[in-house]
Amino acid sequence: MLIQPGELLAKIDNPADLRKLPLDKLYQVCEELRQYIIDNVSIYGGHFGASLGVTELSVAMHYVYNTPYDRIVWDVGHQAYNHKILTGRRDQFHTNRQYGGLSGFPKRDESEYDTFGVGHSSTSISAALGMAIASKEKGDDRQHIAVIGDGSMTAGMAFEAMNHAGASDANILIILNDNRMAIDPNQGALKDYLTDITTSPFYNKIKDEVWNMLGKVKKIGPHAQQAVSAAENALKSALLEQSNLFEALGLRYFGPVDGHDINHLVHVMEDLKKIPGPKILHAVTVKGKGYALAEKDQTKWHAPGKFDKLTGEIKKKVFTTPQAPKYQTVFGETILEMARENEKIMGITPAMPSGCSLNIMMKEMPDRAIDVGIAEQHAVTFAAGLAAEGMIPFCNIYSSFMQRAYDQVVHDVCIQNLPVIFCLDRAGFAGADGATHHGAYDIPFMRCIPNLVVAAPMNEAELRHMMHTAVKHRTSPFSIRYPRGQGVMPEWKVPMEEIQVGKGRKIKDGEDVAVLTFGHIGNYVVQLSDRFQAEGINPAHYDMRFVKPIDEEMLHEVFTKFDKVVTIEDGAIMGGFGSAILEWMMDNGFTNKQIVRLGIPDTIIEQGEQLELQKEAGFDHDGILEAILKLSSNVKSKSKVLVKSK
Ligand SMILES: Cc1ncc(C[n+]2csc(CCOP(=O)(O)OP(=O)(O)O)c2C)c(N)n1
Ligand SMILES: CC(=O)[C@@H](O)[C@H](O)COP(=O)(O)O
Ligand SMILES: [Mg+2]
Repeated sequence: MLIQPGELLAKIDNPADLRKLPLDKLYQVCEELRQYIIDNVSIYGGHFGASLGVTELSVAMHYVYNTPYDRIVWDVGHQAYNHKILTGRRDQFHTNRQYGGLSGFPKRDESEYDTFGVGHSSTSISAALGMAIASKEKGDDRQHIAVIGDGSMTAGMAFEAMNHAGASDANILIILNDNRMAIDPNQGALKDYLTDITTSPFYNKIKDEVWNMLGKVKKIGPHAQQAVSAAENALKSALLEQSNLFEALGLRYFGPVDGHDINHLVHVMEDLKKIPGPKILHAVTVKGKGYALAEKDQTKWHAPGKFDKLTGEIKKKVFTTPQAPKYQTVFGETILEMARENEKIMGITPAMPSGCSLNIMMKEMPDRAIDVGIAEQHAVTFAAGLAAEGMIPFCNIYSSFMQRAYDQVVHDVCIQNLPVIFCLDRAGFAGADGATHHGAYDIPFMRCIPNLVVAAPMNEAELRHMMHTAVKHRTSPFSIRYPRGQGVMPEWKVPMEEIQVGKGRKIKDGEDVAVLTFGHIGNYVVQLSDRFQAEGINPAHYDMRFVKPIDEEMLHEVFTKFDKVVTIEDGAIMGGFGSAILEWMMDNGFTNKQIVRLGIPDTIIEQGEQLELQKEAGFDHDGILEAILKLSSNVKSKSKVLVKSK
């Protein structure tokens, strides 16, 4: 169903059309944009509150700046829906985040207005600074604007970039979109600092004087620039008492301004355009602005799924049979259960307490379950510090966000062999968030680090056993990967058992072909049993559980008995679980075998439902069956090593 845009929005095919409108029409454009987002997201799903919060900022930027010549760089990009709609993608917006549709984030391939691909946070200032310095080198007179949220501002990368920008003369404007929220409430001292700045009467009085003076000096003409500096410097000395963090970093600070006052924003941006060098505009906004329920419960409405826009009822699938829980719920309930018994257990999340369900433990044990803000690197080293003092930290990080903390895993945890327990959530295809969020690479990047145990549960009970085993196993770090979403066991709350580290499970004996799986994807093989029977094949199935240490006894059994082996993983095929099996085979003299590896191929796979993406990668149910059938049909024909990957 195509949603009809409002009267003005219908005529805006690109920002040049927007710029033709008089200023007094922008309010209506904002109203229509909000409505269009509400209409579309309620039907098709997606991120919600963040875009509603930056409608005026988006309109003002495209109105004032000469985009795409001037560069807007969005941080994370989950808030870029107004931008997408204004920049030629209004009529495709209903395909947002769907298979084959628009990406949910800015993406360079998608539009010339998307200056930098995003999805992970806190990259915008670095990227915009790179562009600004490139412009300078090339002699271009572009403007460069990084739009970053208060949550994303907590990450080290943002500070690294400000530290660099502030010492440069690059022409860059940072817009700090301060809504006091990440997905969950924003964390840390910075948010309090921003609130203090926003509410301090003293600061605001001085700030108003600066703005008034700016207004006056603008009329001075060519010397305005120096005069502005002089005026500001005089006022800055008065502000020493309450010095400004951003000014201290060399960024000229402007604000706070009301991020929903479209007229004021346009004027402010027009002024800022004339001021060269690195600067920051602090805009205060409300996440979910314009949709009352979203303003009230901002975490729930960050990405609510489809909903009835009139009642606010979120549409959930209705089931008639008991459903398996999400792995996330099992993690959250299990860590709490264990923490009640063991006071050394602590939980850490970098800004994803609702997403990973650590919020279950946070409610009961706020001091032992900690959201450190968007700070994956810190989360890992903080966990290492806890472990160094004998605590038992569970550090839960989405697989793709762990990419950012790799050095900390190697340098701070594994080289020192500190028993941190990593839970890598969203391992495998993440779904609608797309390429930036797929947990594709963790098997290769974790299994190559000495000391680290690398495990993946096939179901909820196994996750509980692995978490329990990790607590008992105090001799090295331990990582457990599991996917986004449901497991397979409605009755999941089984007693926890210690399992032997490095021991797999034989799920079923068989003939001709052995299938080796790692993690949840093993259930697809179980679910195929009727189809195997119908096809007259009987493959053996082993759930390896650990890719490191790998179950050598089991592999000896497999390769002694079978000449044909299929490996399946929901992860990158290059260097992953299948590769580990190949290495083992070669190292152990099993060269006369056929092996087919199924997993995420060596290409970027975009967004879609998990099953759609697995199909594209060739390891959905049909793909697995096809691979096994193909292999079983040529049982006796091969005498050389045949290594195939899909
Ligand atoms: C490196 C990284 N960690 C975590 C996330 C998950 N994440 C996406 S949006 C978000 C909150 C961002 O807060 P903020 O920048 O203030 O934007 P807001 O949603 O408030 O507009 C988080 C934690 C991410 N995208 N990237
Ligand atoms: C933009 C972002 O990074 C998050 O909002 C992400 O979309 C959350 O994903 P989950 O819904 O899997 O928690
Ligand atoms: Mg925020």
